[in-house]
Amino acid sequence: MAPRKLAAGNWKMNGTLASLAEIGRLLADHPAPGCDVLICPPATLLHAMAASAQGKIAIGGQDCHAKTAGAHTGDIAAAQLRDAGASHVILGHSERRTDHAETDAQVAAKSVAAHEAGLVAVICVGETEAQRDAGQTLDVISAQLAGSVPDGATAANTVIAYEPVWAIGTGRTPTSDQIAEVHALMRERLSARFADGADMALLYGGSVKPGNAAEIFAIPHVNGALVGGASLKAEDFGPIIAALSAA
Ligand SMILES: O=C[C@H](O)COP(=O)(O)O
Repeated sequence: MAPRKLAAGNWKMNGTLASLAEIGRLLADHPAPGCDVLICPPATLLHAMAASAQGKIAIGGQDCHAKTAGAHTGDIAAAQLRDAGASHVILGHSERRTDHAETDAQVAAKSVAAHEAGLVAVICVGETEAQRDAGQTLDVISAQLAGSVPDGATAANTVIAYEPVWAIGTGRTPTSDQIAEVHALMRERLSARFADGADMALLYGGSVKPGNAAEIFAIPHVNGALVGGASLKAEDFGPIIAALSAA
């Protein structure tokens, strides 16, 4: 079974109820996309977006707590995301790893919680610019994969997103060869560790736009994208979905 293609949007801390009109536009323009489509809005919009998506676009959270319930003000449990209509959750995004000092072990624990709640964990890895400049990229990615992806990961419950920190929101992207090098490493590591690691979907994220999507989706082992800014508007995300469908 080949990895499923996934166009994933991360709305980060953007969007209000008025933004749900974008879902209607996406459904109108891409009624039967040739790939899975996922949008991860702020938690405030999960329930309403799930209703708007009519089961045609998957909905996800942007983080979850490792525990199932308790005194954790401001946090959300994986089962609560599922209760609100989510099927996926982004974990270990660099903005969480940096702003909230999340460790690989914490990302792995959250991933286990996500799996136990029946969610697909979209686990993010990526090097900083300093690490790339120091020639450490492959070591960093290997270590993050080993530490962040739990033993129970399968192709059905886990997606890996490679997001170079320096490419996020900057308009800069790695070369195709650089993306290919990291994705080949990830495929090799996952295939060595998991029985169905060859089927685990691997996404690229970081300044994916309508204008560069087709080139990125032609890179071996790139099965889709995790898109930030360009996922907020249907007029941008739609062409990215179309490029992935055609890839
Ligand atoms: O989760 C998405 C990534 O951080 C990419 O964001 P961007 O497409 O705005 O660069």
